[in-house]
Amino acid sequence: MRALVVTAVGAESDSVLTGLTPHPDSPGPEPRTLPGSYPITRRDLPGIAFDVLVGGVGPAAAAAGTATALALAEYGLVVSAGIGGGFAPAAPVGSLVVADAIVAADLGAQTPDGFVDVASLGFGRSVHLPPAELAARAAEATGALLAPVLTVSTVTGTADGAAALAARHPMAGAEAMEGFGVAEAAAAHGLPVLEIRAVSNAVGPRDRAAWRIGDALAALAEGFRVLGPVLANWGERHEQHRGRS
Ligand SMILES: O=C(O)c1cccc(C(=O)CC[C@H]2O[C@@H](n3cnc4c(=O)[nH]cnc43)[C@H](O)[C@@H]2O)c1
Repeated sequence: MRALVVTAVGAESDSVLTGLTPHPDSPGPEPRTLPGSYPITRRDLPGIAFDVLVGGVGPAAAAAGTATALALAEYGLVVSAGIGGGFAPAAPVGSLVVADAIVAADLGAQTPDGFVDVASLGFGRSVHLPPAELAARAAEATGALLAPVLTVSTVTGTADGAAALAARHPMAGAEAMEGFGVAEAAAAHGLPVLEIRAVSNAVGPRDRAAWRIGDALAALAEGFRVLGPVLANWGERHEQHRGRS
């Protein structure tokens, strides 16, 4: 199977590639660039080949980059990966969150009765669901929290904003900016999607001094060191199953 991993920035892609490179003395092919200037790097593991793409920050950039890659090669799985904000106390800084639901949390309308999401407005989907078995296996193998991951276009920066999101999504584990865009592009190509986030900060009042991006990037690398074989096993079984259908 070939899997496409989509990150927002190069530092996240580097962490994913570190986790997918068991033998640093023989790392594998050099990065190349897709049309639209998207850096992409291949890593082959037993039973699975990965392409790690730098798609850009935010849902629109992520969707555009993902769709560009999916139009150029055949994949069996798409993964949105990177750092994110954690909802305390369930997802502390340095921990991992695997999405059991990828939610467009601020796509919709503000009304006198509060926020109404795009699905409730009748204009499409607000949630994409990863394959339940894959998400559960990924969370178990990496020690991640299995919970909804919210996609926002504006980073939450106040306690009121965090409380409003938590009230609408009481089980949410993390907030980030790309997952739903990646998931929409994957769905357009009929592909399953997964999202994994390494927590760099708490969702709430803006406090850049409290960020632990280095810790989060290290956790992301360790997550992918473990995740590679899990995705390979799932891919082998899933493709066998699909072959029977
Ligand atoms: O300026 C700020 O206060 C601020 C706070 C948190 C994150 C940012 C970013 O611009 C990071 C965006 C980038 O990283 C992911 N990310 C990391 N933490 C969060 C978060 O709490 N909420 C949403 N996204 C987050 C995101 O996926 C982007 O790729 C700025």
